[in-house]
Amino acid sequence: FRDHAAASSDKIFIKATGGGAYKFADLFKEKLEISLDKEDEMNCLVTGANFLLKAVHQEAFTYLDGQKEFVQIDHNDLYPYLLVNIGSGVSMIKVDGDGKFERVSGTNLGGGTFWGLGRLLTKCKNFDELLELSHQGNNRVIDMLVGDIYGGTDYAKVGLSATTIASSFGKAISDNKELEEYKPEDISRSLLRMISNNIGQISYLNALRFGLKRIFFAGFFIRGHAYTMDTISVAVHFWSKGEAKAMFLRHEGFLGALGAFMSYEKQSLDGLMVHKIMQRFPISVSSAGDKIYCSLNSDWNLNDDSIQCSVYGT
Ligand SMILES: Nc1ncnc2c1ncn2[C@@H]1O[C@H](COP(=O)(O)OP(=O)(O)OP(=O)(O)O)[C@@H](O)[C@H]1O
Ligand SMILES: CC(C)(CO)[C@@H](O)C(=O)NCCC(=O)O
Repeated sequence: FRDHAAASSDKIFIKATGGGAYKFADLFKEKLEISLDKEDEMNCLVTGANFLLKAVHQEAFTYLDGQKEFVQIDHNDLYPYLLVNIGSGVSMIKVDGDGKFERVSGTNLGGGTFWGLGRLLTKCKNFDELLELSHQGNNRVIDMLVGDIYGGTDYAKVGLSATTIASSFGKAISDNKELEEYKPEDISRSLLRMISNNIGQISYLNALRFGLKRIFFAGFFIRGHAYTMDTISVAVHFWSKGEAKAMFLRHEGFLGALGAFMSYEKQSLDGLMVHKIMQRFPISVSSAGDKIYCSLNSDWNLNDDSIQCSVYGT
């Protein structure tokens, strides 16, 4: 938070990034009298990732066969790398240094697709429920495997094992079943596999395209979820024939916010007015388990008496 201009010292500006910084600018202004200082989304993602990879010990890890292995990052040999941010959609960014990057690709089949299709197909009411369901599901019920096509055997000649998915959701063509006859957990599992596999594959192909050795996956879609990470890792392993490894970040969901926060550094700290916003909007903080709850005991012109937010600890 900072004074934007000396003349209007009561004005509050906060850094914000992503589409929300545009979409909700008027709402913040009207309800909270806060102006959003917009920072570029890709720039913030890269700033956040570079910061985490350099400053946080054991930030990056690989995940294969249920094993998490932390990766030592050599600061002098970090660039170039591919950053894959999986939010609603997916952005793939080639990072060459601090502030040096290019968004080289992306895909519209992302976290929003998983959640959107999952909601329609399973009637789940929230994302966590859908993710939880996928734990118990079996994707082979709906996915058409190579073995289903080849009478239970591998197609070894071209390196396809019987258990490789030949066609996501392919069994639904000939099963003659209605949606209600499939278990929501199997649907969720197939969906998660389809989306994660596809992202892993496109990421690897882009890394190959630019000769990049390292691929870091981030974004709120991953949420440290074992099966998601496992599927992405297997996809990268499969397509690269074991040459490349997918890496994940412990603070995967906060790159943009972190990058936006770090852009304050460029300005004088004298301008910060945290005390003002705290006076105007006092908050009380409490914790339970691994969550932090913040209640905004405010005189804000909101419908609710307080806002609850929870932050997962790592
Ligand atoms: N509790 C949750 N509620 C909703 N979605 C969640 C939740 N946890 C994880 N997700 C996943 O995170 C995705 C959104 O991620 P994120 O907030 O990083 O992206 P975004 O900023 O909306 O998207 P984009 O980067 O495309 O602008 C959702 O589509 C969903 O797959
Ligand atoms: C549009 C953004 C950049 C917004 O964050 C993101 O949702 C995204 O990268 N979508 C994928 C767009 C595409 O490259 O097909």
